[in-house]
Amino acid sequence: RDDSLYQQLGGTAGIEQIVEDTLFNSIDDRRIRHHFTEVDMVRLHEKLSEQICELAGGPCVYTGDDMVKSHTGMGVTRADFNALVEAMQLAMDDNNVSVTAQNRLLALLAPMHHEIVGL
Ligand code: HEM
Repeated sequence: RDDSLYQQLGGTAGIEQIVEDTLFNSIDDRRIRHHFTEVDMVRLHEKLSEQICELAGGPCVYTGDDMVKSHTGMGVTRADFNALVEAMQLAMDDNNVSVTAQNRLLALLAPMHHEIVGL
């Protein structure tokens, strides 16, 4: 398995910190904070961390719900999706992830917009 992206993100601890910062940035962002009220943020942190770890080639198994089920009824727009990507980029900057590695992760996440936006 190629775990180079997992390593570039700082392994499991690095990914957990990036996800935590992404969620705080999202709650700080007036454009998207409304989506996160009344959400179990501990579970979201755990599931999103697992998912990113697995996608990045790390030794994790995603145990959450599928993306369509998780986002149905939320009315996430393309703009919301882009705002979350910005929140994640800020988090990766703050955690000293190289732009190359940032782009590798975002390229893995971008195709998922079909399963998240407009449901
Ligand atoms: C590539 C983009 C995204 C990924 C990889 C992603 C991933 C996930 C994951 C793994 C979960 C947890 C599923 C579970 O609990 O089993 C989740 C839930 C959630 N996502 Fe996303 N998501 C993305 C985009 C977004 C966007 C753009 C928003 C809104 C701005 C959003 C809002 C939420 C909320 C509010 C939940 C919690 C649902 C609940 O527990 O009721 N997500 N997402």
